[in-house]
Amino acid sequence: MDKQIRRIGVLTSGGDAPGMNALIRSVVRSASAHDISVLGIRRGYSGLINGDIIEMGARSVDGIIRKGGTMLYTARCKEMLTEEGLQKAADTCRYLGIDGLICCGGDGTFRGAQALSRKGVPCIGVPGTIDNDIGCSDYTIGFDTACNTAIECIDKLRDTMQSHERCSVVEVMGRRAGHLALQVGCAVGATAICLPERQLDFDTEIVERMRIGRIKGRNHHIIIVAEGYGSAQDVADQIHEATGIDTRVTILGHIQRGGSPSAMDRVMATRMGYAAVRALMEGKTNRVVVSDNNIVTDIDIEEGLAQSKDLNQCLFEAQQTVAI
Ligand SMILES: Nc1ncnc2c1ncn2[C@@H]1O[C@H](COP(=O)(O)OP(=O)(O)OP(=O)(O)O)[C@@H](O)[C@H]1O
Ligand SMILES: O=P(O)(O)OC[C@H]1O[C@](O)(CO)[C@@H](O)[C@@H]1O
Ligand SMILES: [Mg+2]
Repeated sequence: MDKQIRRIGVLTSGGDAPGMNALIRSVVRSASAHDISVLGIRRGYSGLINGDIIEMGARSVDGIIRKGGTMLYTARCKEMLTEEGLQKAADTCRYLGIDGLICCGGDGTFRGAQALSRKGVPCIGVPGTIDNDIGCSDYTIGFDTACNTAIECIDKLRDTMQSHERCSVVEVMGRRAGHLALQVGCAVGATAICLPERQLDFDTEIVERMRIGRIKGRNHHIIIVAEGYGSAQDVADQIHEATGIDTRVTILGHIQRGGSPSAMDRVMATRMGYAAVRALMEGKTNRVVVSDNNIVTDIDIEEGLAQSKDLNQCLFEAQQTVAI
């Protein structure tokens, strides 16, 4: 049975991710289709605390589906971690007559949504982070585009590494998780991937592999280092010392967070935004929209946050086998 919802808010929080605009568009259009008005909260939770809010309508999101970044801006708001800040955010929702709030971001953003739900503001989280590190969801908006951006950059690096017969050590984002590094490393045909989730024997899995590769005619190498593993420079120094191969380090950094979202991110953001509005209309609160085997559904935030996600073991094994 649908609950009478008249006005909702939408915000993006934490690190931005390609597809957040597509999510905002989907939320605004899904709400408008049911005569629900939408307020855009700017700069994440700080927009709620400081009243940085804009009115949105179906036409105000025209053309944003293809744009990277987030038109609502994003922030990491420390004040939200204090009782006073949280209370201000909840009071703003009440003052503005917000019947429900959709919060797109990572695990921190869901904790904010959970805290607001406890204050009586119905909240629905949507996973948006390039790290794909949300345990309860197969997928997070932005992951696919970030992979494609990293791949495009590393393919270019390979050209110059091949010409100079060098080794390229590339640091990929992902915070404490190696999902992005594994996916990217597999797609670029990396010789080895250093992941926080898997122990790697440096001598056999990097040095020996490079040595055998060289004997068999491989004249250059790409080594991927997940930022959560450690310093790419240290890995490069170790490789140089052990092999004598001329080695260069590239830290891809924030370029991985930009760019026009891929088809996957636009479509997933559209599905998740629609599902989040439906969840509010059904009277749900303290839930996070997730992809479960590519079915978009929702689960309790606390339950969702308690889940962890290991690396894709089949992908890891396949990569280990083909990287010869
Ligand atoms: N325990 C909490 N209670 C209330 N608000 C929180 C809590 N944890 C985080 N937040 C809010 O959520 C914001 C975003 O969290 P965080 O910086 O961890 O990013 P994230 O959402 O995990 O995204 P990503 O890791 O992809 O950058 C924080 O800046 C803060 O405003
Ligand atoms: O943009 P900031 O604050 O430097 O954060 C960087 C972090 O955010 C992410 O891009 C997304 O969580 C991580 O991969 C990275 O560790
Ligand atoms: Mg996070």
